[in-house]
Amino acid sequence: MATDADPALIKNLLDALDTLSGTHPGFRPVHAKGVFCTGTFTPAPGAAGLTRADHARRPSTPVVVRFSAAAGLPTIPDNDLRGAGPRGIAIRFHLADHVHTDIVAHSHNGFPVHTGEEFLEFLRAVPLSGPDAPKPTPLETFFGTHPRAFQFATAPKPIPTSYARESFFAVTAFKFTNDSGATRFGRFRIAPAAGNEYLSPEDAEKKSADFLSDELGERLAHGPVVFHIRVQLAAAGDDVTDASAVWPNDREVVEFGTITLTQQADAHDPELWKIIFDPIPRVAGIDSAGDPLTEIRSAIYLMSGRRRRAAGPHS
Ligand code: HEM
Repeated sequence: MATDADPALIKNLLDALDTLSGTHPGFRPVHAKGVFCTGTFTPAPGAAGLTRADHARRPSTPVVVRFSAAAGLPTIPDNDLRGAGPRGIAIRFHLADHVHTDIVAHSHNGFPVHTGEEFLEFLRAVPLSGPDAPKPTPLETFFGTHPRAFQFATAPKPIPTSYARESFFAVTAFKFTNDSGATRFGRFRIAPAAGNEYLSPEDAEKKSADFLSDELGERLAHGPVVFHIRVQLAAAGDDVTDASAVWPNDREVVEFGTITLTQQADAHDPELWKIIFDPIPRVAGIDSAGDPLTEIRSAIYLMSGRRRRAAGPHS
């Protein structure tokens, strides 16, 4: 896949993530711990009015979904209050043999920074800012000039009672084009049909290290798990190129469709294990809005994914 992303920046970002969590061959360097499910996507009646993308126009599309904890540590406990949030969701819509489009989102509405260079500065500041670092630490200095990063780092990231009770935000905006050529900018968000529900820190402490994946398996044994996929539409003047710029809550939100998950899947299944989710949709009707993180993320997920494949499946 051709990319405009700066190769040195991509490599430096991957190195910085490795420094933060150590290398764990065969695992993702962030969102290392995850669980896969399968199901179907059904578009909302208005989805085709937004985009001419195939999955918005056909009655249903098979999906693979991976839920994850944010950290690069494969054994991070699901009830860890610091490294497990924000939680992630990655959705792959299977459009045809070897043809797919993905949504990659996390459980916080927003991102700390606008550019890959700023993200690198942020990641490099973290290990230099431990309890013994002289004040102001590099991280404090960074937060001084990047208030959104401070907001991201300090925002509560409560632990959900279930992956089926968490909301997710794709934060990157895309340009949606319908069959008539009409365009709108918008951001995907994914809401649980069962509603949000979170644990108090005291209740979280009582949970087991893998309670989120265990709970999901038990829940799916009793019935499907449903999420609503929606698109928050930009209004005139909203910045569509900056994932750290959260749009006001009163922006119109339209229904895109529903995913109905029916089965937990084995992460060691060779077809699932080799999946590299792609932050660029690569489907006609949903295009980049010009956010610099889009290309950078796509390139680093590919580089990281190829490294993971080369290491072979983990045990
Ligand atoms: C410059 C910014 C970012 C960098 C450098 C970055 C880096 C990465 C990397 C290296 C991976 C592992 C890819 C793989 O090995 O397959 C990853 C996965 C992931 N990232 Fe990011 N990321 C960035 C921004 C974001 C944003 C804005 C979100 C949320 C919308 C996000 C959510 C996720 C999720 C959910 C996964 C796990 C995907 C999966 O299950 O395979 N990331 N990220």
